[in-house]
Amino acid sequence: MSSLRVRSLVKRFGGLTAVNGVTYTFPERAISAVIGPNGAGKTTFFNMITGIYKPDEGEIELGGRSLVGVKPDRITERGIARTFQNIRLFGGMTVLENVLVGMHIHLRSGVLGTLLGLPGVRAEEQAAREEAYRLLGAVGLQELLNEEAGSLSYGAQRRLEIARALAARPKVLLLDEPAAGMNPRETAELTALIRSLQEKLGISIILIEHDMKLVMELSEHILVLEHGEKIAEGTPQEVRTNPRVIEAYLGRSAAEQEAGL
Ligand SMILES: Nc1ncnc2c1ncn2[C@@H]1O[C@H](COP(=O)(O)OP(=O)(O)OP(=O)(O)O)[C@@H](O)[C@H]1O
Repeated sequence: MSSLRVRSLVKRFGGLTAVNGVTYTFPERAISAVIGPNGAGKTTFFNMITGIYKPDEGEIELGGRSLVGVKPDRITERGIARTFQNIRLFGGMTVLENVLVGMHIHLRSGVLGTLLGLPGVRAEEQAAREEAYRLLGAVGLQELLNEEAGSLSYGAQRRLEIARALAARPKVLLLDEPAAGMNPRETAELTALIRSLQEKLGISIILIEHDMKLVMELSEHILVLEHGEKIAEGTPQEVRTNPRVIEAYLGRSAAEQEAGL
């Protein structure tokens, strides 16, 4: 059991309640999305799950164990990895090295020993490299493993971020706006990649995304936030036809369009 559950989750910043009493269970081994207008509280929600912010109230559990008050690196060890809205790669390191860094929590000898190839860490280094090659193959970057990460195209950098997050061997992968800044071709490739990773690895993937086409194509379950509150949850079909979602998320003109006005 590795389902991720949040109950009555609250986060306040001064007088502003960014997340207000959200309860939700993310289905295991599925792709889910968290959507909502700008400022709805989506990133704050991810930041609580990954330990960057401590909730003011409520509970977060992975496989029945509480994550509240657990430090971000321990949360990664427990099985939750993420990517960020703004790309955070080591631009001067190679593609391969970036993935090896993501793997360090599983390496006894530490990433430095692995990168330096110190005696005694060779077997572990070899296994780590093989795993990194596999991950880079899975995201379509095997040809570029010795390139500097900073020299990759934007879409490739986003895929490298996903490979690096997967290097932590997560049960749950959180993707914060993975298609942001991508052109339609890159977005279509990303959609196929996320689906194939979920199928191959059997993990849970949760994404925050403003690209509704991607969300509706990929997600089995959607949680909708507005002003920090859950206003809807369900399948893409249920969410798409929910009048409150149409009005809140897509705006009045979209609601009118939907109603045929
Ligand atoms: N560290 C912080 N300090 C103060 N206010 C914050 C902080 N982080 C977020 N907020 C506020 O909390 C609210 C929710 O922000 P959040 O970034 O979680 O929304 P979001 O749904 O991810 O938005 P977007 O789609 O624009 O990324 C916003 O009003 C934001 O200004």
